Amino acid sequence: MSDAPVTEPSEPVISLRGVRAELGSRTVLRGIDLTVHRGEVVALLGANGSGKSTAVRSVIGQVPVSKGTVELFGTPRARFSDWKRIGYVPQRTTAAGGVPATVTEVVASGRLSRARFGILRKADHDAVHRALALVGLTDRAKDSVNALSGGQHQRVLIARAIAGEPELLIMDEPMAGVDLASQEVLADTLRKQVGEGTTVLLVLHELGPLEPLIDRAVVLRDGCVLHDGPPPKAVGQHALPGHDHVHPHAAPGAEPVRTGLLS
Ligand SMILES: Nc1ncnc2c1ncn2[C@@H]1O[C@H](COP(=O)(O)OP(=O)(O)OP(=O)(O)O)[C@@H](O)[C@H]1O
Repeated sequence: MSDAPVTEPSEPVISLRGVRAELGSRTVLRGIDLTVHRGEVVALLGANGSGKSTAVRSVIGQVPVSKGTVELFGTPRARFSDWKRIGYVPQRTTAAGGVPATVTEVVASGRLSRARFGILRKADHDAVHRALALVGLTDRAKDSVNALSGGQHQRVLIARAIAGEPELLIMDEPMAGVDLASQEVLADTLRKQVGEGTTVLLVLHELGPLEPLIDRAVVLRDGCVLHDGPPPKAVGQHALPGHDHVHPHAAPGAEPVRTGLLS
């Protein structure tokens, strides 16, 4: 008998089958399939309003699904409760939220799901320090989050998600509104996480500095899956007409960014 290990098919960490979702009277997801296997880095792409954020919010239970199934780590979402396995970075929120918290306090809040009785122990503090170092904010640890730039806020939110040592990281447009220096730090952070085996689902409007990390891209159009496979090649920075993307937080009247990702 051979001693070679039996290669199991990669376990799906996220599995959406025929998912439909409505927001108000509007049908936003029209029966989408999306599978993310353990260790994969999957980018969810698509024009403004195609349903990307709604799809990830349906994964984590923030949007109810009217038809189809959502499974996390092989468990139907309604029965899934092991949320410490998942780190979520929502779309462009501030870490401050009007509360005068320090960088360390915000990052430490990402560890609470792992802390017994809500009390942080040495292993928890170590994880917080590691996450801060990973995003290059060790020297800002004691500063108020109100004193940070937009890019630094985003780094804090990502450190908060990483502090919980999740097996699955879900990030909604992590690079939106982030300065170039922070983009490089975030790409590096993600590369290290992926190197440690973390599974990643990212909503992006362009691949940018994350492109080398992406294994697969799922492109949505009008609530349907248009493409599921290798990341589409951008034709330079600008490309094919008809697939413009204006970031929701762009200044009024801003020129659309042509991603060229949606041929
Ligand atoms: N609370 C809501 N009620 C009704 N419609 C909504 C609501 N939130 C979002 N929508 C609509 O649902 C559609 C999909 O929105 P969603 O945020 O999922 O798109 P997206 O692909 O993430 O877009 P973007 O790139 O602009 O963030 C959009 O047309 C949006 O206007």
